[in-house]
Amino acid sequence: MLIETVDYQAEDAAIALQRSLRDTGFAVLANHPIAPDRLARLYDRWGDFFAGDAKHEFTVQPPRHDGFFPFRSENAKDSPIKDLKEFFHIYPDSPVPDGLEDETRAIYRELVALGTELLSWIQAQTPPDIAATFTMPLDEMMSESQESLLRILHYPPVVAPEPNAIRAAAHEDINLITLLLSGSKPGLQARDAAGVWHDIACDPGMITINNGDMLAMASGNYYPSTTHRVINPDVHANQSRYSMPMFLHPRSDVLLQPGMTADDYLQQRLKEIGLK
Ligand SMILES: O=C(O)CCC(=O)C(=O)O
Ligand SMILES: [Fe+2]
Repeated sequence: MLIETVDYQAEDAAIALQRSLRDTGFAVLANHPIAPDRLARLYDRWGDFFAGDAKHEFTVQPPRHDGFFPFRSENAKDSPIKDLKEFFHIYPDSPVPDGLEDETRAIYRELVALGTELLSWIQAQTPPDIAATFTMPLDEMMSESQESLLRILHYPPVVAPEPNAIRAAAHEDINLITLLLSGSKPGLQARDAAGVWHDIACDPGMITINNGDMLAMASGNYYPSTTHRVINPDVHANQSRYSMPMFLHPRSDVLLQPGMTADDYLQQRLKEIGLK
């Protein structure tokens, strides 16, 4: 599985990105506009938030899907076992804890802009016969969307290992593409077509990009949604891990395929992962 590292500033960046996403479902973006020291600061400050008690005031209130999701809220589709993680969900209209708001919302906006640009690159590099089946250009699917989701994840040290419970069980993302700001520790793996797991490099200067199910559906599987997971730490490195995926979602009324809006699809998938 050749997951390419794409230099965001290079002449051939769009070509390399599209090739890697088509062949593996994943790519790694280097030399991008989000500075690693900003990310380290954000992880530190969100780390303090997860360590304190104020998080409980933000506990998710269904039918909303934002705020704080306590430890063991979510399971991968078809898995009865909850993941070993707690997390915070942010949409444009979501509350954000004091002191974290400005920088977190800035990252949200920058990642949506970067992700929309990457979708325009993917669109431009998609062979015309495939692109002709899209209901609209991929970057236009994002226009006016309020549905993209920034997730701040904390995986605590694993205290009492149980069989089969891991930090994040094997799953595919629901959305168009995900921009995953590098985790604070390793553990992310992607599965190739032969079923073999590959470590994804953990480098604070990189953003992992992966296709989600909505892009797979919109492209008739030309862009596969690749299964990934987060494994438990080694006993000698049993520390908290933080990561920050930005899930790019189209506007709710966008047709992924004739007869299937992004919202229909999302509602069906949320039920499957225990969040609805
Ligand atoms: O924590 C990570 O590195 C990956 C998280 C992930 O795959 C997800 O939340 O969908
Ligand atoms: Fe994921």
